[in-house]
Amino acid sequence: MVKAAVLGASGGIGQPLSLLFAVSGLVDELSLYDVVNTPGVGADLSHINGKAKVTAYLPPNDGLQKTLEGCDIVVIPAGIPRKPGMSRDDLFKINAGIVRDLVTGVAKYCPKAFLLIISNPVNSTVPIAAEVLKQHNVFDPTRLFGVTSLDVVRASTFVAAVVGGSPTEYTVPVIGGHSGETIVPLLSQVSPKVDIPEDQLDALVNRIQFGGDEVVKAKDGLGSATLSMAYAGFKFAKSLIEAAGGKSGIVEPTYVYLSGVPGGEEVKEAVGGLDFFAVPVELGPNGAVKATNPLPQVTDYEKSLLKKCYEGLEGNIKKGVEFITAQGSKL
Ligand SMILES: NC(=O)c1ccc[n+]([C@@H]2O[C@H](COP(=O)([O-])OP(=O)(O)OC[C@H]3O[C@@H](n4cnc5c(N)ncnc54)[C@H](O)[C@@H]3O)[C@@H](O)[C@H]2O)c1
Ligand SMILES: O=C(O)C[C@H](O)C(=O)O
Repeated sequence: MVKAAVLGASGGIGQPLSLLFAVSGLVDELSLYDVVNTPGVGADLSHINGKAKVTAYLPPNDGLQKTLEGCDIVVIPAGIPRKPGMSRDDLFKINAGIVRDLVTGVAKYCPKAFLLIISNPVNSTVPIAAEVLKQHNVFDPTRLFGVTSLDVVRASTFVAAVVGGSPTEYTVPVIGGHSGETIVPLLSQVSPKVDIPEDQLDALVNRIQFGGDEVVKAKDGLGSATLSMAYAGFKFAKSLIEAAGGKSGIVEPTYVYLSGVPGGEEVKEAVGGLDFFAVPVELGPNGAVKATNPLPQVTDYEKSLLKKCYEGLEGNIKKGVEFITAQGSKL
């Protein structure tokens, strides 16, 4: 019996993500939560003749508690998206409080669930989630994941656009964080190996780092990536559910609290002591099993990208942590 919840289920990401869960055959119950429209989204999805029983809640009458009780996996895409001209950090003001309150619910009602954070700025919202869980004495770093899989999905698509072939052929390690220069694609470690022409390297890296901006610009004020994000978020959730069910050898890049994940201390040392960082992580029955360390093999070019990444991430992480610690008392 697997119960999944989507918090922010009525939104641009939440709806297609919920659809993918509903038709996946991977979950027995799919629980939808949002501050608006979940009765409609829930009624609609409940007509699909899949195995998932769909339940839907709004905040009144203990809706969050009912959504979360018994959950094995919780995905949070709640919060506002960017408009042209905004950075992901500009979303902090509103989304930090939304993530804090929803994760407080997770800490109270399903502290052992896998928790996947999509809401931006991921570089800061994941540290917020960790601090909330710590305050409730239920923080298990092997179960908290910042979802960076859209960067990985984009990277393989954009690499194929340069070197040819099918995007699904390429596995590109994308490490660091999830915004602009904190996103670091390791093009020297693509599998199978690719040769990026020297004169196209900067443009390719830039496209991977700023791929989100392409969508924000094209949507012209109506939001950011939703469909590709739902795909990428579901892909990660599926890997996690399958690994929990016993499938071995699954590795997905994800933004984790390094100290609590096996292998993470070695990465932490290599990235100048940052507490959170995205690296390829092997998944198992209890979540993160091993963080792999791709840093010893990086090229000088990638080292220069990483320098900027570390600078940006340090401030983003601090901002998230301090948002909770400054509030002092228990949430
Ligand atoms: N991690 C990534 O790679 C990635 C990719 C794309 C978008 N995002 C982020 O995901 C978030 C959502 O994007 P979207 O396009 O779906 O936005 P959206 O505005 O379409 O949907 C957000 C939903 O969250 C709901 N919501 C707001 N406050 C809530 C609360 N307190 N509890 C529950 N639900 C609440 C809203 O009602 C809305 O339905 C944004 O912050 C966006 O930046 C992250
Ligand atoms: O670009 C955004 O704001 C949304 C998301 O983080 C993305 O990478 O598409």
